[in-house]
Amino acid sequence: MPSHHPASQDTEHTRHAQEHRPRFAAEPDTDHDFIVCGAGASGSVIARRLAENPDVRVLLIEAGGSDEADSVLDPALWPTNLGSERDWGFQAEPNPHLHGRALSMAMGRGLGGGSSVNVMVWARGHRNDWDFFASEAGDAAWGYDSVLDIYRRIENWRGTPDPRYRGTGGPVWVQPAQDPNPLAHAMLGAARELGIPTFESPNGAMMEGPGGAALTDMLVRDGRRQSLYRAYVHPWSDRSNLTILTGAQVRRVLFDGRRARGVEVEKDGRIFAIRAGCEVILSTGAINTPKLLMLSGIGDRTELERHSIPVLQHLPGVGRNMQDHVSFGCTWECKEAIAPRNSGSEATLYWKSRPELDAPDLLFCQVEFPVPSERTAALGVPEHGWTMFAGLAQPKSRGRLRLRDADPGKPPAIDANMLSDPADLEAARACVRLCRALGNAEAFKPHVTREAIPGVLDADAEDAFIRDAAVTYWHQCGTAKMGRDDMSVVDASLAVYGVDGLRVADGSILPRVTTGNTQAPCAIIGEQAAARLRARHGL
Ligand SMILES: Cc1cc2nc3c(=O)[nH]c(=O)nc-3n(C[C@H](O)[C@H](O)[C@H](O)COP(=O)(O)OP(=O)(O)OC[C@H]3O[C@@H](n4cnc5c(N)ncnc54)[C@H](O)[C@@H]3O)c2cc1C
Repeated sequence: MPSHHPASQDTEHTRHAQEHRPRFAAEPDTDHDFIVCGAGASGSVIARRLAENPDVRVLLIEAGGSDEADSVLDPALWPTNLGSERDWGFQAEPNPHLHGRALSMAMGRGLGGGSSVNVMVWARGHRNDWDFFASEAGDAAWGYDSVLDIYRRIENWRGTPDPRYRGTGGPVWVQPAQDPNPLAHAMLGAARELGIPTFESPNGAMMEGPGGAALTDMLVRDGRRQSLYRAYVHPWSDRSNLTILTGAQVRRVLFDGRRARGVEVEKDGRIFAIRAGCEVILSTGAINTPKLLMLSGIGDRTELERHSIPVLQHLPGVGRNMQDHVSFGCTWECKEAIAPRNSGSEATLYWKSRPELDAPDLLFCQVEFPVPSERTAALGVPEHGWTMFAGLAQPKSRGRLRLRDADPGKPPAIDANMLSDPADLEAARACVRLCRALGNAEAFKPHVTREAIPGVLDADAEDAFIRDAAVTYWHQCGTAKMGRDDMSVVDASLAVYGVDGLRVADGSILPRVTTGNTQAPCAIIGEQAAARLRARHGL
């Protein structure tokens, strides 16, 4: 893929950023005002927004490494990061609802986090999602109208001007998929055949009503991935008040009484403490954040006592309410090889499993190559083909995350519990049927020879296929939810209940998974956290 990236500017920022690291590593206990843990989708936004004030000293700590790699920057290479050192490589527990299968749960590790390994789809969520979050939080600032303002402010939209929904002055370069593959256009044609409306963009009116189909909006700029780290932190990495520490794993939050005073970090085999003058922000993602909270004495009392961790604050919701989109890949054989373009996922569709619903509960992303599960691969994967990642946008099943033991180096036990709620199996049937109707529509006929997976199924075979095909959409969230009930972990300002100086700001705080891919909502979470921190500390 051709690159027109401003390489000299990049090299300059990288050089400055690297200059900070050795200096910092020699004095690991230097004070900072704010410590942001995790340089992923949300953490990148917070670090940049806080560091915009030159008087504020910000430390951004990331367990993984640099994002200077073709596998990150070339949009077509995203699948090569799965299972690499850029992936935490989590594995869920065997799930009886998926025929005992233990799903891989990739999560990004390194500058940019998920936004450096993901499929680059930019999806804002549905009006209903944000209005629900506002009612859970008891704060209208989380509602759709307020969030729409933030989206307009942070986007640098490169498609057809649409001032009602889109802004052009922000750091996040968003563009419609450029010169899309014919399969993406076929998907829009198939939608129209089935009476599903198509839109110029999925981020606007389409996500205020029953759904529709559109070409995907993407974080790709000049043929290169534009992660949220690249959008927010990279241009700021030469600032002397922002320190970026890579290869450093946060082990726990440190407290003086009930006030967070810093973090314990492991880097290059050394364990040391770093102090924060103002606050610590956990943005380590929906699996590592609840783990860190528990290791710091914040969580369900019984769980903590099971591992002999002194209880600082009993919060039974930590690690609960785990949600994720579950997907069932259906695959068609193509007449000839059609090379994927952009990230290989350029068309998206949202629709309802039942007409009486007031918002879409099904989510489809087209993938321009076959993506079977390890089970459905046995049904025969065509040499040239495409897959519809057909999934549940509003699953009812809830998972749970627990510590295996008190060792910060160990991954937690992830009971993702997909399809445990019978309503999800019902929705999954509608999802697979709609998916097959789309893929077998006239619009695809010029490109497709046959439906390869699953084909015609009776009711039992359909359920068996669903359980075999289910995989994660990689949208894990909800494990430290925002709200006001007993299971809530943070309030509307993302402050952790019962302690001072500690916030959670990442996908963990979502009360419910958004209707769509989750990185754009995580950028909003970062913006909201930064705004609250600035207001609280008068910055
Ligand atoms: C393969 C894949 C494809 C996806 N595709 C899309 C897509 O196309 N569109 C979309 O919108 N979403 C997509 N997602 C999901 C999206 O990327 C995530 O929802 C989003 O990145 C989550 O943001 P976050 O801030 O919660 O956490 P993350 O972005 O995961 O960031 C967490 C960061 O914290 C670091 N960290 C974790 N633990 C520690 C520790 N103890 N110490 C220091 N650092 C730590 C991690 O290394 C990581 O960099 C995809 C995800 C994956 C994995």
